[in-house]
Amino acid sequence: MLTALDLDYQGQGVCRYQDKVVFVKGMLKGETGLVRILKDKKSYFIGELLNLKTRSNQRVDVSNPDDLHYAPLLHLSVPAQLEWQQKITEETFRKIAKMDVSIDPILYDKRDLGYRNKITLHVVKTDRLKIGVFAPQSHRLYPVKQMVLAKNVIQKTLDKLNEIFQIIALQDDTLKHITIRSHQQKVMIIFSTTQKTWIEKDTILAHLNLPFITSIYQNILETDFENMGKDSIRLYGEEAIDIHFGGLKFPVKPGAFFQVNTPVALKMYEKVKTLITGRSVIDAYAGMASIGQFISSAVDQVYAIESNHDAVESALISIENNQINNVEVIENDVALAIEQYLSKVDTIVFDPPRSGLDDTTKALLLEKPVSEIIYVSCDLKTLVRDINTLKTIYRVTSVTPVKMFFHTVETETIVRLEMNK
Ligand SMILES: C[S@@+](CC[C@H](N)C(=O)[O-])C[C@H]1O[C@@H](n2cnc3c(N)ncnc32)[C@H](O)[C@@H]1O
Repeated sequence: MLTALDLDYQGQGVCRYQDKVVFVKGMLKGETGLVRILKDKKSYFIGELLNLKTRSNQRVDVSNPDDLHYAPLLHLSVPAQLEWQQKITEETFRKIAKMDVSIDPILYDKRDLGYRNKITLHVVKTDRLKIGVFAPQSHRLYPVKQMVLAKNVIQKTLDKLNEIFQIIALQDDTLKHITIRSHQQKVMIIFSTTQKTWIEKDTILAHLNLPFITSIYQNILETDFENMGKDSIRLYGEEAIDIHFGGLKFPVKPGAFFQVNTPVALKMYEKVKTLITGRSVIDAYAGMASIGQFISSAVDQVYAIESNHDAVESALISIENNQINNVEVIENDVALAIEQYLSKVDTIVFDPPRSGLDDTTKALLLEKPVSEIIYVSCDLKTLVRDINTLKTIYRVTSVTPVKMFFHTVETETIVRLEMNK
């Protein structure tokens, strides 16, 4: 019988047994339960909860335990999820960056379910086609019939796809992933396939007769590791799905990044806008230059750097449609393009993927410092790793956690750094 002393950054209960830590999925802080040791690693055990003896008052009942495969904190109450993120943000700064920074109150939206405007599911061919999510670090597919985090139109599309896949016999395993995006009552579906020739295409299309599907694409994968390749072929409907956001309009193409939870993203952008003190800004990892466009009315000039071609095309169209004339878009890798703009700006907004900032960019920020950096991060570990490198020249002036994805362990954080005088 073990007791969970804490909840770690992956949402696992942290127990102790024989002087080693035991990580137990599904166990909450303060709970006692019967645990079986599954793996004995060098410095820790991995355990499996067999039977819960005492239950935390932060635990909530999960009506469909399968939902925990993609929403691993569904069993933790919403207020406790906010507290947990606030606490691991503070701990990560203190333990890894050795910084005692005060953490601002977390930004969030009241809607904790039905908030995602985009989901990607994986496809596995067995006797019938199955759509679902993979278990972490594995290729075991958990079929998903219901996605409680997604918008209602996405759920309706998923119901239809599951229905179609019950009746279509599969010829091969060309189809690998399905991405569904939505805005209000419109839906775009993107089928990612390993090659252009895809036998089931016409049959699937013929069955997808829902009035709210406005656009269907086939995307061609280049490697086994990606969910979306560079090239997409339009099979049906409109070229993009128009997303209205913060008084602006963005035509979102299949491969372009766009914020998945727009009410929270809006709060995040507003925070970024209030933090910026400079007049000239680089929006690095810009996507559709959405941050750049959002802040454009408060600054003189924005240079938006983005490497994804779909995103750059959408950015250019939206800047024109939104009648913004002080945002320049640069289609390039941040590491290659940023140096040229450094001397022109006071502020850089970084919003990188999980991998964080690359070494070249960090070296440049140390060699040619800017007055201010606003770092929007979707991974606490790489954020703090980067701050550790930058802290010789920059000091952290504010840290704001953002609850972008309720019921998951993903953490979004906004940090403002200022060059030491
Ligand atoms: C987390 S998204 C942020 C997008 C945008 N700031 C927003 O709020 O919608 C990261 C973006 O960085 C882009 N990206 C990834 N690696 C890049 C690189 N090395 N250089 C430039 N852009 C990159 C991705 O295509 C994606 O659009």
